[in-house]
Amino acid sequence: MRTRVSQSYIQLKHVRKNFGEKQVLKNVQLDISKGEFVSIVGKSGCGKSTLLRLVAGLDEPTQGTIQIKHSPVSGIAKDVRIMFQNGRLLPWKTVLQNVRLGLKEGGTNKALKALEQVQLIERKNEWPSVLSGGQQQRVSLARALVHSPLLLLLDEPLGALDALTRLEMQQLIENLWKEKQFTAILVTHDIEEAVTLSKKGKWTIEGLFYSSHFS
Ligand SMILES: Nc1ncnc2c1ncn2[C@@H]1O[C@H](COP(=O)(O)OP(=O)(O)OP(=O)(O)O)[C@@H](O)[C@H]1O
Repeated sequence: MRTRVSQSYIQLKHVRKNFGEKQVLKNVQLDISKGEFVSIVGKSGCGKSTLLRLVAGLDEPTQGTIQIKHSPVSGIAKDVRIMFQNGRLLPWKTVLQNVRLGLKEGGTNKALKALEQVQLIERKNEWPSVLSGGQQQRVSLARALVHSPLLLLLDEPLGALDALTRLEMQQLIENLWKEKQFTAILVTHDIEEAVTLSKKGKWTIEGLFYSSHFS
């Protein structure tokens, strides 16, 4: 008898997450293919960040399984990067030092290239505090992409930006996604943003349908 091998790159099966008595995620089922850009839309507090934390290995499900490339998630995977709403840059390090963080040999060249890709090379020696919110998020994006992650988790990364900067950032993320072909999971409150960024991935209705089951 032949067993059918799943083509899923990321697979969540019957995932439940409780915090004490509170059930935040119940029976989440999700299959994501390699290179897909999945957007998850949901009301505040429905468990979106919790879901990303579980996929990133920063927390464990109460029940159910999460697999990346057919291996159970255990601990923080090196080829997974997460980007948050506030860039979480280190204020005592320059832009370049922030991007270079955690890299070994050849790190500076890689970091400079990543800064070029987010069009911030000319700001490399400045402190994060003198950059605008959008620029800080671009540094944060460079810091994630410099590690060539196979999976990029985006936790409402554009939520604090003004509308025009947000559109620019969406375009940048989409371009880099096409160029580097990583898999992405975006958490957002903004349905338009989800549709914009996920239209070229396989997600549209299913994702919305799926996320609408969160709460
Ligand atoms: N470590 C924790 N301990 C206890 N409760 C938690 C913990 N982390 C999250 N929660 C609770 O789980 C629920 C979901 O939180 P989560 O941050 O995942 O929501 P969210 O959908 O990302 O919300 P938002 O869109 O507002 O960021 C909330 O009620 C939150 O208070």
